[in-house]
Amino acid sequence: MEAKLKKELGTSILKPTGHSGGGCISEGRSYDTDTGRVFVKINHKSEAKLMFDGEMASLEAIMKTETVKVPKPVKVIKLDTGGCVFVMEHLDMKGLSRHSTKLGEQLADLHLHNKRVLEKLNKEQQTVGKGAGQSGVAAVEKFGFDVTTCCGYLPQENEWQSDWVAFYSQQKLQHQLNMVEKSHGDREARELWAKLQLKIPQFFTDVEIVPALLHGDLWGGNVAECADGPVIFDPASFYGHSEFELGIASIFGGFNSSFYSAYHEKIPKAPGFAKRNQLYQLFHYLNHWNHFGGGYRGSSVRIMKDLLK
Ligand SMILES: Nc1ncnc2c1ncn2[C@@H]1O[C@H](COP(=O)(O)OP(=O)(O)OP(=O)(O)O)[C@@H](O)[C@H]1O
Repeated sequence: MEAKLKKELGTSILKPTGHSGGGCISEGRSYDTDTGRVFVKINHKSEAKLMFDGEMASLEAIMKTETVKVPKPVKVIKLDTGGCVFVMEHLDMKGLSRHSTKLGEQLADLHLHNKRVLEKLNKEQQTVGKGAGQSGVAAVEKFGFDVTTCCGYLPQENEWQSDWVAFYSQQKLQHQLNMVEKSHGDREARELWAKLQLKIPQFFTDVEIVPALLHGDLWGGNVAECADGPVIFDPASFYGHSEFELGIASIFGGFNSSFYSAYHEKIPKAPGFAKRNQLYQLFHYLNHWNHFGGGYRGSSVRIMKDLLK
């Protein structure tokens, strides 16, 4: 692997730094190269290229907004032995604490970025669509993403769709429930979902939803801080409802009240937020059920029952 890395990066030095950082999905280590320190994620699964291409596109999209720091992506490299590596800028990170407020502000700015580009285009009376914004970031009017992104290692259905409720019901929830059905054939989940899907539009009465670029998997394990401010990494981006982003954080925690205050100062909670938060948690419970098995069945079923009350 290291010979291939050296060749692909065009570096004469490739010295392991001893820093390693494996998550649940991939193995990670850092190297010093001619042009600086890089962090390399290694995954030997056949789906690794799809997963890393999605992560690279997500990091590029977030980086272009200039709102919140992410590691600068460098390259996805296919290994001759199968699998893939993803090279990105190495960042010296530690747990989020001092910069929580800043992360709240910057995450809200990320979510508001597309709205601001659209407003600017509207103001200038240009054709609104996928025209170029000032910073070269496209203004987006639909929900989805240009490439497949993986939340964990499971690919998400990111085909563009103009209606958020349809996008979330079909491409996020139905997609997960199809996987549950295939692996577990769970009758109770199937029956609850048959009722719940009819009720979903009610959770969105009078809510205006402008497509927002999302990190897509923002749990406490995917945020940190560097000396100069917060950083988010390991994204599974798509354009969606900003409230979706807070779903997984409210399951696993890791964000303090100053983060939430700063965020909601810029994006106040809309009426019905709490119920939709549960609806957005449901995606993650199902996604965890599909990744890690029956341990997450109980939470998935419980939340569907709650939503049907
Ligand atoms: N750019 C980076 N520079 C330095 N260390 C990093 C960098 N990116 C990630 N790490 C370290 O590696 C760990 C795992 O990274 P990451 O979450 O991207 O991996 P993963 O296998 O996709 O994990 P999971 O899906 O379980 O969250 C991080 O918690 C962090 O400690």
